Amino acid sequence: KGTTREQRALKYLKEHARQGDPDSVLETFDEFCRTQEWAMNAAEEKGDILDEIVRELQPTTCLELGTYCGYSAVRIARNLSPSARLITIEVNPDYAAVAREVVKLAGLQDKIEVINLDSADVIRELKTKYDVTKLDLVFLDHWKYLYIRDIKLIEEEKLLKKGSVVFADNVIIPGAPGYLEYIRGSKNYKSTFYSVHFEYMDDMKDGVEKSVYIGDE
Ligand SMILES: O=C(NCCCCCn1ccnc1)c1cc(-c2ccc(F)cc2)cc(O)c1O
Ligand SMILES: [Mg+2]
Repeated sequence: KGTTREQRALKYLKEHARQGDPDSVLETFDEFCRTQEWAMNAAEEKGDILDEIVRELQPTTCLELGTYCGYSAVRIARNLSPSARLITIEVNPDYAAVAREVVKLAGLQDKIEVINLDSADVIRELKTKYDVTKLDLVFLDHWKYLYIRDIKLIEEEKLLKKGSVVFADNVIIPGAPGYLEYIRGSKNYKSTFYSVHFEYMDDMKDGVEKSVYIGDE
């Protein structure tokens, strides 16, 4: 075939979604994943919870770890206020390239910055190189064993403030046991578990964890 699943998804979006319309891009991506090929997007149910968090929190600075094709980046950014922005990190160059195209198709390139680097390296430079003071929202959706490494690094860099929200995908499938134990055992967070369907699979259950930072600034 010569093309990757992600490239086929992008082609479908370019052919079927309305340029500059984030809602159309998301709806079309969900349709592609339900009718053509499955993909590891946060999808409708997890996306609805993400929408709720963004609408209530009205974050100014958001960080996403694990862009993939940009589905959740578009989902977050479409609800951000004019001056707010999302930094999303994707270590895989092929995913990052597709994500940049999806972000452009949605017309959100002024709100979303896709960085094709290792998450730890970027987290260490957020204050100095990326002009970040505090993170209002963090979405964890990259390699599951990295959630705990990176949340500890984010704390070490003092990037969270009272009320910051850390939202983690896949805490059941594939699972992030070390992260769950850490975040639920920490006095600095108030965590809530949501039982949700695994993306595009109505007969499989996954879980997402919303943790509000209440620790010292
Ligand atoms: O591994 C996932 N995501 C990370 C992808 C690579 C991130 C690379 N990166 C980015 C930044 N730093 C590193 C993931 C997997 C699945 C899944 C579950 C069951 C199954 F049978 C197949 C797949 C479902 C998801 O929702 C996921 O998010
Ligand atoms: Mg995921």
